[in-house]
Amino acid sequence: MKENQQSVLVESAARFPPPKGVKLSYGTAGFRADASLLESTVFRVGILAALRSLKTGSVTGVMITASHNQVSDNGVKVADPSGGMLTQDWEPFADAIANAPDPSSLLQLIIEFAKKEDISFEGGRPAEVLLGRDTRPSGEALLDAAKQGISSIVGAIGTDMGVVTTPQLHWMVRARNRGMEASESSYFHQLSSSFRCLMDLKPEGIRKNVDDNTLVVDGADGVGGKKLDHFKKMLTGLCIEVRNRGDGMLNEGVGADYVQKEKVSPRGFGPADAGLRCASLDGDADRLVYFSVKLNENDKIELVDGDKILSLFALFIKEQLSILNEGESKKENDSYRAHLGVVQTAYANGASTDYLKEMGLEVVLTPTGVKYLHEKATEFDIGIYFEANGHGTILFSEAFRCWLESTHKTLLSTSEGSAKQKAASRLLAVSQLINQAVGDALSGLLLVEVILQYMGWSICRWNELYHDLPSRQLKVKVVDRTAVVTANAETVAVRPIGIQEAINAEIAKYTRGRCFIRPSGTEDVVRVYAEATTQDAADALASSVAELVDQYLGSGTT
Ligand SMILES: CC(=O)N[C@H]1[C@@H](OP(=O)(O)O)O[C@H](CO)[C@@H](O)[C@@H]1O
Ligand SMILES: [Mg+2]
Repeated sequence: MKENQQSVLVESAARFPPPKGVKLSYGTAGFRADASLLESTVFRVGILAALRSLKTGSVTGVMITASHNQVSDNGVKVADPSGGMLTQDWEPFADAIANAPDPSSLLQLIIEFAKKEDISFEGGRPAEVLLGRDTRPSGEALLDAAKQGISSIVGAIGTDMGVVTTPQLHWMVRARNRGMEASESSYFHQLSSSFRCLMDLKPEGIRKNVDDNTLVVDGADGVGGKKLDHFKKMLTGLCIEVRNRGDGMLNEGVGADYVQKEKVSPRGFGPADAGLRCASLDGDADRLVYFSVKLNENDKIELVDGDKILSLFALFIKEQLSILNEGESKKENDSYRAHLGVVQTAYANGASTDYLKEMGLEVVLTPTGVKYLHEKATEFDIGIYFEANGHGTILFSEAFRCWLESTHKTLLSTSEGSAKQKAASRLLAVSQLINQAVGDALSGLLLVEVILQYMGWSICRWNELYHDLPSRQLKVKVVDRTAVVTANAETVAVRPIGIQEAINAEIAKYTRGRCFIRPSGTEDVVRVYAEATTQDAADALASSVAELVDQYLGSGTT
């Protein structure tokens, strides 16, 4: 880095002193904190995104959001050139620069890192970063800090994409790096045209129910509700009513996180909605859950969570693949046995895992956190991943997509209108509709809707795919949550020594008992998850294991 480049960086950094006595870390979801603490961090993340762009010679992204957190919080995360999350190797550098005490130590860290990573500040393609933010009032000032961070790397360009959902920003980064137009209108165009294509490919003679076309969506009073309200006009064959579009308080008694954790209806939904098909987005629209309000039971709901969305997707994809492969099994070369796999975490309801395995699917568990699920899903030709909380998507490998495109072309010329040709068209349309970069509530919602219409299913029929085992989640506050060390996708606690044996002894007392503990990555607690055949049993198992955590890790209050 030349001297003049260094002084530009130091001068800009001096405008963003870090808050005293605060240590931030780039967790599962980037940096998150009270918005008043974040300006210097966001400025520095702008630098990091520009460096990542220089290193890869591609466009990167910065998204300013705190998802389902309260409105006074905010956060920032980086989108890698693929549109996915920032590569995990760079997280320690993100932590280091966020916590550098002054401009000169920040500069030092950057110089050393650039040397190690062989990043050149001269000659090559200038860094380019796409920026987006959600609807939080603190977003505008933070976006400005990120822009200044980007332009403190001489020559780097920051392009403001405005108020967007997190998945839109990731989609745009991916699109730009594939030479496609990266705008909101191209995103909406791709989603609506692939949705239309799937709607046109519905089998004839499906049972029609007048209510089937209406979906009521809780927009969490955030960016997703706003976008969907605009986007719904481009969708034919589906009637969407959006509530909580941004007039009320973001994430207060609304949104996918609230609905999934509390299992109650969000603000603005009531007994009059009983029986309707409803969905809820989170604050930045990367999570989606469905629900229906129970008749005469106040705000109680039937929750249709991420596990059930995954099961519906898996069922549909598997069906299309078997249509495509019918009669092809003995032939060589012209048939491609797509490797379909599903990825869950230990929080997936045991009944969903059983259901998927009974379907003959390969089910893999990873640790909690979308980056782990996403990475695993890329190992399949078609990898479907979901967290129970509703974050997930379907990934198609490049090789499979190429095969699908050429097979589709051949089928169009040899047997247009055949079942096989339609199955190939449907799979191609799904790969266009469903976000390939990250979980996306808007694209996920459209795929759910089209599959329900394809199957001729109501939300109740969908919910009957399997019955969730009763479960309970508890949080235990302990002195040091990092004293819990887990293995086997967090299903076994290897530290503190002896605790797993004690947990096993508790589990053995219950029919179909399952229980695990892990330190949260986003809160200062140890989480306990328990499942059993009755709610009382799941509750009892969870609380006895919470007591064990307290005993082994000390001084906790739940
Ligand atoms: C049990 C649970 O829902 N955990 C959530 C939560 O992580 P924890 O590490 O459990 O705090 O936040 C993550 C980020 O949003 C999300 O990926 C994850 O699923
Ligand atoms: Mg979110």
